[in-house]
Amino acid sequence: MKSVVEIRQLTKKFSNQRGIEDVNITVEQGDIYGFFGPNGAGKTTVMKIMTGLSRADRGEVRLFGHSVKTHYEEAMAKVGVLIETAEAYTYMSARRNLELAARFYPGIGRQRIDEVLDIVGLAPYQNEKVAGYSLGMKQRLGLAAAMLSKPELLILDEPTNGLDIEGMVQIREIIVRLAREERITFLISSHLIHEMELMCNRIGILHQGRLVREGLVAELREEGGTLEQAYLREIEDVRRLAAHA
Ligand SMILES: Nc1ncnc2c1ncn2[C@@H]1O[C@H](COP(=O)(O)OP(=O)(O)OP(=O)(O)O)[C@@H](O)[C@H]1O
Repeated sequence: MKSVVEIRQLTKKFSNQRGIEDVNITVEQGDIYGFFGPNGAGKTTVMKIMTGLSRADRGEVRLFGHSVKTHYEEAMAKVGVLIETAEAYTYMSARRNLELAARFYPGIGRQRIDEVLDIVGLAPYQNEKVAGYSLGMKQRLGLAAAMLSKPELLILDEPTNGLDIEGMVQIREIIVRLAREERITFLISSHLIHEMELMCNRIGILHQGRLVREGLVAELREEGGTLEQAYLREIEDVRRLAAHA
């Protein structure tokens, strides 16, 4: 069986010498993969390259076995994306926003819009202007838009960033339910390790543009302590190796 996401030796350096280097990530079908790293580690850079919003200097991204660089349409055919804060026309209702987004997908109509509004819990507020929505509701609308085309993989960049506890819990519950009931595979970035621990089965740790560890959350826990402690151990190892280099 092919992996859903295969990232190999992905490298991109900006003119200020920051960026990512030799990143390797594998996401299997059914994973809720937590792409963890502190602010500035390079998560958005990887996700933008993965979804064709940016170009790598070197390396490769394959989604469902297709190269994003050479076979973009095939690679993205079963993928939904929410990168950075969800954008919507705030002077329109959620429903109208979704109707506009649905025009990009042949065969997606009223019924699917009803379904996604229901999944993200916005059905009761669907005719209200987005301008009056809370940040959490806007993020859920972004998630609904990313789900319109019935994707098999959802790539979400910091989906709970800036949300209060209730907003975070709502997004988390939607993600876990979609993974279980609709068999959607997730790649989710976050700088919140507890969030990752609560919803992910596999994790990749990015530190200063390099993936320092990838593994099952259960495996990391077996090594002792919480995911936070596992992260701190990995970073300590990296620092020690750098000091001896
Ligand atoms: N267009 C750019 N030009 C120059 N430097 C950039 C550019 N985009 C990102 N960077 C730098 O590359 C590094 C990685 O940025 P990136 O946005 O990918 O990190 P991140 O892990 O997503 O962080 P955050 O959680 O803060 O969004 C940062 O040091 C950032 O300043």
